[in-house]
Amino acid sequence: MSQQAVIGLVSISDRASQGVYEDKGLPALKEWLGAALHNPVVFVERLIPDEQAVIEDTLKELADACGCCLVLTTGGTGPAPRDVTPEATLAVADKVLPGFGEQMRAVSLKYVPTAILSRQVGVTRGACLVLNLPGQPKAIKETLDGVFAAVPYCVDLIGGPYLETREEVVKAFRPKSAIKPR
Ligand SMILES: Nc1ncnc2c1ncn2[C@@H]1O[C@H](COP(=O)(O)OP(=O)(O)OP(=O)(O)O)[C@@H](O)[C@H]1O
Ligand SMILES: Nc1nc2c(c(=O)[nH]1)N[C@H]1C(S)=C(S)[C@@H](COP(=O)(O)O)O[C@H]1N2
Repeated sequence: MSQQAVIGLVSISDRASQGVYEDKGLPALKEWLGAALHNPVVFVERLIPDEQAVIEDTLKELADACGCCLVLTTGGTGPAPRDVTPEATLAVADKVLPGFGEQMRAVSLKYVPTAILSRQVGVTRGACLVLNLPGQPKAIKETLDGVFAAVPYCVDLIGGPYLETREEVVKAFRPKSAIKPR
């Protein structure tokens, strides 16, 4: 039986959090992870505005109090004045993993030339990996398809649960010495 994982999902949107439009970020994140992971998952969901202090407090709560091994944010990564998700994420980070942002932008360029506008980052905070995804709901699948293979081993290395993926969605990569038999 796979280990249980607690995963935080944070949709960061002024308009969705005010009810101006329906939030499509949280459902898209849950759909992708539900299809990708074998583990039983407890999702902790938050829908918040583009306010740096609120984003920082939410990330700290999910990583420290809720015990999330992974937190995915969506929205607020661009250059507009109210886009502050990367600043908030870096402010609560222990370590920055530049490869996640680089790879998400690289794969996203296959879909839209404006992928270059996302300042998304990946960081650790304690035993939690935090990844920023762009706000367009379709960008969630586009970016997770491109980087998730490296997520389970990263979560191993920071002390989280052993994440197991469905190979038809994404094949996790681990060095041979780190693979546990099913
Ligand atoms: N949570 C969401 N649910 C549905 N659609 C969204 C969501 N977040 C963003 N979008 C869509 O993606 C576009 C780009 O996202 P971005 O994060 O730049 O939003 P924005 O223009 O800053 O506005 P807001 O913060 O009010 O969502 C939005 O204009 C909207 O059409
Ligand atoms: N995969 C993917 N990446 C993407 C996009 C997208 O549609 N798909 N949109 C881009 C656009 S238009 C912007 S402005 C930036 C930042 O978006 P955000 O502010 O909604 O996070 O992400 C970019 N990255």
